[in-house]
Amino acid sequence: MLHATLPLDTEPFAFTPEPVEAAPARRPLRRQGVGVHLEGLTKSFGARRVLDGIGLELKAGEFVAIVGRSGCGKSTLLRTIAGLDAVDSGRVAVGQDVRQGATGEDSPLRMMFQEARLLPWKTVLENVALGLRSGQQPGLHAAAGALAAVGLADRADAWPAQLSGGQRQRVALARALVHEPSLLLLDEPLGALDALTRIEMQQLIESLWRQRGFTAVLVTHDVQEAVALADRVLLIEEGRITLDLAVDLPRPRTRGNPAFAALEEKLLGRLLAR
Ligand SMILES: Nc1ncnc2c1ncn2[C@@H]1O[C@H](COP(=O)(O)OP(=O)(O)OP(=O)(O)O)[C@@H](O)[C@H]1O
Repeated sequence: MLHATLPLDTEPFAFTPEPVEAAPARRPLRRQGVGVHLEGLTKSFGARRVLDGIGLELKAGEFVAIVGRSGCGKSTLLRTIAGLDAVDSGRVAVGQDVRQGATGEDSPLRMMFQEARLLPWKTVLENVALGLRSGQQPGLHAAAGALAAVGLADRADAWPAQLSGGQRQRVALARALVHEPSLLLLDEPLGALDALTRIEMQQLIESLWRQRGFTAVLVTHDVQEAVALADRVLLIEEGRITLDLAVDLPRPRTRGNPAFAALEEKLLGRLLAR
């Protein structure tokens, strides 16, 4: 898996020494989910064509999972949607806005990776507030609200090294949520977690998605995770979308339910067939 660091805000900001007591009431949602439009995306690394004419329409507020064998181009696709990788040809549009790598505070999209990428010399709260231009009280209040939303209000003053892997990913999620994204891109964010923590995080992500209405695109190796969370699961093979599977099951979903298991089997069958 290849990663790049999203640009963080470069503007310095000061923190008040006193801790933020309680999370403020959430202000009204600034943004709703946005649609994503991909058209004829191609990208090669040297002689290897990684994206081969991908076209895709995601509805605003949809939860889409992307699965596929290692190296099939999942992360590359996500990174092109984020504007982190340029394409050789084709078009990526998020909402009305044609992406050109806008990842500042006002960008409608946020990305989360397999590792939390927290700054070890900043507290949990400071990490969440990082990148908010309004770095003083309003930013800290928003950060405290985002920490409360992921169940970590009581760890605001902890250092990243004092947290478990699952808690660190919660902080990373809060750091994305504090910007109230319209589009959340998740590049295998739960891949390094133990099975139980992983399921708890899946439930958290699903409930935040339901409350907030952002569009979510999740890259995962875990077909059960894809079926548990997504409205649609896309299979990528050799740079193309070869299956677009609707997951028409009520939420929250029960693993082991026959309809759930049938979808899981279908995806696994396709993945193992090659
Ligand atoms: N910057 C790069 N330079 C050269 N090759 C690259 C680069 N980024 C990706 N690739 C190649 O493109 C292909 C797709 O990579 P990508 O990371 O998108 O795959 P993936 O499906 O996300 O894989 P995994 O599931 O293992 O994370 C791989 O063969 C990879 O080696």
